[in-house]
Amino acid sequence: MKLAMIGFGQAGGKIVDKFLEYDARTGSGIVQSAVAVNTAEADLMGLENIPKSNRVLIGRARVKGHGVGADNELGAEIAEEDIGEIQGAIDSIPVHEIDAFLVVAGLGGGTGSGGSPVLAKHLKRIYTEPVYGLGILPGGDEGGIYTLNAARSFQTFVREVDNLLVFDNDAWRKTGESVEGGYEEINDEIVRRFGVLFGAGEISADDDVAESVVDSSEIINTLEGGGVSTVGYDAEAVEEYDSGGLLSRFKGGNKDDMETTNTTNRINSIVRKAALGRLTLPCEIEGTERALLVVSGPPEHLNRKGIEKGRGWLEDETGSMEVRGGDYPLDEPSVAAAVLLSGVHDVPRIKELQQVAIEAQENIDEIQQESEENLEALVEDDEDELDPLF
Ligand SMILES: Nc1nc2c(ncn2[C@@H]2O[C@H](COP(=O)(O)OP(=O)(O)OP(=O)(O)O)[C@@H](O)[C@H]2O)c(=O)[nH]1
Repeated sequence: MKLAMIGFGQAGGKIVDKFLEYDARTGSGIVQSAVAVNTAEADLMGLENIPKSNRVLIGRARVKGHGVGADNELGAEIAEEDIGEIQGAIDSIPVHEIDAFLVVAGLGGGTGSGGSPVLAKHLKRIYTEPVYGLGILPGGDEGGIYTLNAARSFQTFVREVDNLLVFDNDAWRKTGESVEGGYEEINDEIVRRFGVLFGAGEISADDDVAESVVDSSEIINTLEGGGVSTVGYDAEAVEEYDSGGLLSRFKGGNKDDMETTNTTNRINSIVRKAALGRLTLPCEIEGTERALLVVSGPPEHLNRKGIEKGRGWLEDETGSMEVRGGDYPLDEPSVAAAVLLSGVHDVPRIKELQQVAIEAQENIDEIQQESEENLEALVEDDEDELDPLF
């Protein structure tokens, strides 16, 4: 499906930048337009792929291009004050060509955490297209203010968007490594998982030999109804057949039973590993309201039977009667399954965040001081000239 992606804050901008790189590499065509919004000038300048004309610096009068130092109330205020500047960049998006908006933000900081719910609300008021959020939860070692920001922003963001897709940095940090150390890998993982999902909706029925194509309306229907979503993924390397070799045998319709059984079993086991392995937001999959299964890979390694079996298994495991599925032919030497679980309820990390928020509320003075110190350090140098670009 075609998305207008808006990266809010540093993490949001970097992830949207990576989606553009993924699009260029795989030809998936999911990013129709990309915009970055930030209060920190340096973060905007560090982006590589988002066009300069689509990078919006907000809050100039308040923080002079230095960021909001994890103060998400300030982030929200600035977003409200400068919504006109953000809209100026959104005006350049050909909205009739997109299927949905995707607002991407780290929920632990100040700018994206405070600003993304404000932007989502604004977009929903103006446009009829669905507005989805992709929210990144902070690592547990990042400090109280990050957790508190995430807890507050999460509640507001999930209310303002049509569906909140979540990635939890804390679940993806390697043992002994701080989250920062692993951002490159983490961002690759984010883009791979969501890229396969959204990319599936871009294949048209006459493209290649997709047996049961996922179209964008199936993604939209899975996300409809709101709530929180998580994505599972697993892949297995397979041999690609060249056109003069085995593939020609298959194309002749002589695919033997043995091969069909292997293909079906492989898909079935990849689907199980995807759903039961590490999710972007770990949770109990039982009780999921809706799900979508996308199986990608070389066409000769995909079959309807495998996908149907995987879908049936997902129905049993989740208890959901609304499990959609399809294939996504890709010219890659692996078969992969991406499982979108939409409307999940039993999420330990969210319960933990809510608890931490309650406790943090009790220590609010200390946390506010931490935030004020951060901000002071950032605006100390406020005599600097802003880059003429902004
Ligand atoms: N996955 C991922 N998370 C990131 C990345 N950069 C920052 N984060 C997370 O995002 C949160 C901080 O948000 P940022 O986006 O850096 O902050 P911001 O929205 O720019 O706000 P301020 O810096 O406070 O103005 C933290 O919880 C980080 O763990 C990244 O490249 N990838």
